[in-house]
Amino acid sequence: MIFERLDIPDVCLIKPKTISDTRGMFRETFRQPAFDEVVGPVRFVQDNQSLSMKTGTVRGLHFQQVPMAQGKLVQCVWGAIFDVAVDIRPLSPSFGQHVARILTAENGWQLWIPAGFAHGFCTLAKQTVVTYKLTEHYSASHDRGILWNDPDLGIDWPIDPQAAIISDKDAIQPTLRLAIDTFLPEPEHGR
Ligand SMILES: Cc1cn([C@H]2C[C@H](O)[C@@H](COP(=O)(O)OP(=O)(O)O[C@H]3O[C@H](C)C(=O)[C@H](O)[C@H]3O)O2)c(=O)[nH]c1=O
Repeated sequence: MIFERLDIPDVCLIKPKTISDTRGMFRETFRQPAFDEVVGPVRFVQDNQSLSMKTGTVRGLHFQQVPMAQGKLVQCVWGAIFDVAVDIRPLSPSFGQHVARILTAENGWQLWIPAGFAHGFCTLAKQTVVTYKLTEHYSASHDRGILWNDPDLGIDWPIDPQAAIISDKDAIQPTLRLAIDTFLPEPEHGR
């Protein structure tokens, strides 16, 4: 399992070893000690799975507001995605910048995206299944989003934006500039 820090070094591309034989292939997709050694002590509390029927489906850019911010270990187990992580940590030198990689069922690559990032992907194949481990439980009241094609983010999505298949919720997400006030930690009580 190879860990590769990306241009925003808190985000890691993880390349599990694929062992092929006449039956198909085998790969270990997670091993806690190896992960802790590179990323640090992380505890996953929830696994998610999504199926997107068509190529050009967009999910994101999503994050949960503190104190329910989530770290995500994302992999594509069928089909292919262009996976994107946007740094939304207000004090980060790379605030508003993003990293992206193509994750496919074939390459088995994963992205580790720590809390403090918005996450989204577009599908590059039909019937694409994405699974991801989360460091915090889902909380609808803390669920937030940024407009996937916010021009300020400069994400070069490899799909036709006019033909993107997107939820009603994601079609009306605020731009980063408008959403920034939701990123600041909630004021401590009384201060
Ligand atoms: C995320 C989530 C959603 N839900 C419910 C809420 C809705 O009734 C339904 C679909 O939710 P949503 O439209 O937010 O699903 P996606 O658009 O795939 O969002 C996800 O995809 C992007 C790429 C992410 O990174 C997020 O983790 C996650 O927001 O599942 C749950 O019950 N539990 C959950 O953890």
